[in-house]
Amino acid sequence: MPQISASSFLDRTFRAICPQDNEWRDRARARLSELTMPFWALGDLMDLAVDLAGITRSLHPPVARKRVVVMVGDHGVATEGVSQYPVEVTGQMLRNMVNGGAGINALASQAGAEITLVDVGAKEDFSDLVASGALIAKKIGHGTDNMLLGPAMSRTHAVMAVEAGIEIANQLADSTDLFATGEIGIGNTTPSSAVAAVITGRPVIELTGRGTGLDDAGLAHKVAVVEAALQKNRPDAKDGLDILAKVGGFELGAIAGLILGAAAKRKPVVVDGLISTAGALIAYKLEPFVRDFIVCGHGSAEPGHAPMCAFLGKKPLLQLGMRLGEGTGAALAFNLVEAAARVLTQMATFAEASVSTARKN
Ligand SMILES: O=C(O)c1ccc[n+]([C@@H]2O[C@H](COP(=O)([O-])O)[C@@H](O)[C@H]2O)c1
Ligand SMILES: Cc1cc2nc[nH]c2cc1C
Repeated sequence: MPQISASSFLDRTFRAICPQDNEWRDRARARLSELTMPFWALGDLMDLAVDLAGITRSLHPPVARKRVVVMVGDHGVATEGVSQYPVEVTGQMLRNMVNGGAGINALASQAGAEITLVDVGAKEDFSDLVASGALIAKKIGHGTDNMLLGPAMSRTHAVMAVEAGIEIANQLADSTDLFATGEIGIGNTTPSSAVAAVITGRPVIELTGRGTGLDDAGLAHKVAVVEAALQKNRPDAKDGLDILAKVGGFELGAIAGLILGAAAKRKPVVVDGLISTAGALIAYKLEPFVRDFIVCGHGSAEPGHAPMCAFLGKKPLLQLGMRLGEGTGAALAFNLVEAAARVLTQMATFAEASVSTARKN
């Protein structure tokens, strides 16, 4: 049962999310079993094809129009020295993305995907980027508060962050078949580990990594900060909005909202690395059926990511040791999602191609 929320917009979105369609899954499985190859010989791609059919209720799942949505936010806890980089890098990297020079620009263009940039809570103001149409303004605050001293944000702001993500999904759904989540926010691996610890119930030390490149002492300090923030705020593990408000971030909430909004429109959404998956865990807490619409694009090198994917029951499609964020792993995985759809739509069956089937023993 989805939890009671503080917003009728959220409740309406939760109610619109229903599981994958089993009839379409069965139809896809039947066709895939007849395709000209030894049984299920394209492995995980075939399971992905079944998911796409169940999500889109089609044996021709539309996936051509691909989009990475990059949510931008800053974090009060960054003042505790939990990142290897200064907070200014959030804005500097956003401008780099606008100019086409970031990792996501390279990988999204290779995948033939659009990029949408959304400011949900960066410290800086970007009125020039908003005026030029390069950035969508959904700013909820100028960075969160320091979760070591109290909640990162109010519950009202947590609701607004999730709503912002849903609004973006709604706005883009007509021009998008396949979504991906991305983010930028210096310090955001710290709240992501905190969210992961509350939701998976695993120890902070197992879920906390070096982020942008902390050394051993930096990592030990970061673990202590996450543990202290959890002690201070004591988030309710049953309440996704409480977790988001107390130890989350604006972009984590907006990512959760984007995933929920995509699921409500029956669109698959490829989730990127550690931070995006923390957003996915929040979305799952708010409405568990959302899981059916999530594809885990790649496994992040951050140690907390694998337990989070396992909690969601998802196997990442790619393992490339990536830890950039921005949606880069998800954009790469777009190629595999398109490949899975093509297996379903372009391969012939044994009967269609007059190929002999396997011998019966
Ligand atoms: O996607 C990941 O798994 C990932 C892992 C480590 C770092 N990042 C990116 O690096 C930034 C956060 O790292 P940090 O060390 O500042 O917490 C943020 O902008 C993320 O996009 C992303
Ligand atoms: C340079 C840089 C680029 C990034 N992209 C996403 N997170 C990032 C963090 C840093 C530090």
